[in-house]
Amino acid sequence: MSQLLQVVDLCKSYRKQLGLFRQTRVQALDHINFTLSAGQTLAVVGETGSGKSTLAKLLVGIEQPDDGEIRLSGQAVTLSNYRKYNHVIRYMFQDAERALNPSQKVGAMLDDVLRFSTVLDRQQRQQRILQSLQQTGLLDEHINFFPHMFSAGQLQRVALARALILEPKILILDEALTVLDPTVRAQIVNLLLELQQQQGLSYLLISKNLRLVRHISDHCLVLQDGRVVEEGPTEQLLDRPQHPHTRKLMGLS
Ligand SMILES: Nc1ncnc2c1ncn2[C@@H]1O[C@H](COP(=O)(O)OP(=O)(O)OP(=O)(O)O)[C@@H](O)[C@H]1O
Repeated sequence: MSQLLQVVDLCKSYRKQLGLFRQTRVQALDHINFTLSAGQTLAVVGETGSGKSTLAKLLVGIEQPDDGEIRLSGQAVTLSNYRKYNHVIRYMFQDAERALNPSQKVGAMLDDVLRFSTVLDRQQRQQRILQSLQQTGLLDEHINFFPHMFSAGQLQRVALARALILEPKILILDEALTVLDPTVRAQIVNLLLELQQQQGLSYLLISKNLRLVRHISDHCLVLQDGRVVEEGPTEQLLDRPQHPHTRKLMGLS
């Protein structure tokens, strides 16, 4: 299976203010290594502050690593060539309602993404917008809807349409399904699995919900204080957790 994404010795630290005059550094990620193949789902689990969101931010280029490398299909991604790759990895927001502009219709919002990141003409953009709505189980007429006119589940589909409209190869789901009620979550999960089968999409799932992790991921990384303390095929890791921190996350100790 081809390695789509390779993360090599990735490090990131932040400066943290301690009172008025003192500072310290937090090592948010400490020499992280993993690979993700086409059509696979990698789950990243860990408690609050373990570095999960930092990893997502580095992968989508919101922030830059201090050290290490992100490689897409063997090519290192750097700040200078980031625009070339920003279609390949997309991010699905945690809270769709807050991430969408309440005064912008869905069609205009999707069009903005295409105008910013592609050279498609008006007609091609319109076609792509309708295609991404259909792909995510929405209707053509939703082009003219404002965010407040959607249910929570439909909003998540809009967020998914926005993430998929640039035809990425990897989608980062950062607690994206956490806010949904179980029925709606099941519908979105099924849609994600269908899209993965049809298009060979890869997912990086950041979640504290270990049932979800078990249901949709192939491989799992456990982070603690910015370090990978355990990794392996998801089923094996969750059935036979070796590290005390994994056992703690599972409520076993
Ligand atoms: N912009 C920042 N400035 C300073 N410290 C930061 C910044 N972003 C993250 N950190 C610190 O880096 C560490 C990792 O944070 P991160 O948000 O990646 O954790 P997380 O696992 O995603 O947590 P959560 O599950 O709460 O989202 C934490 O100690 C956090 O306080």
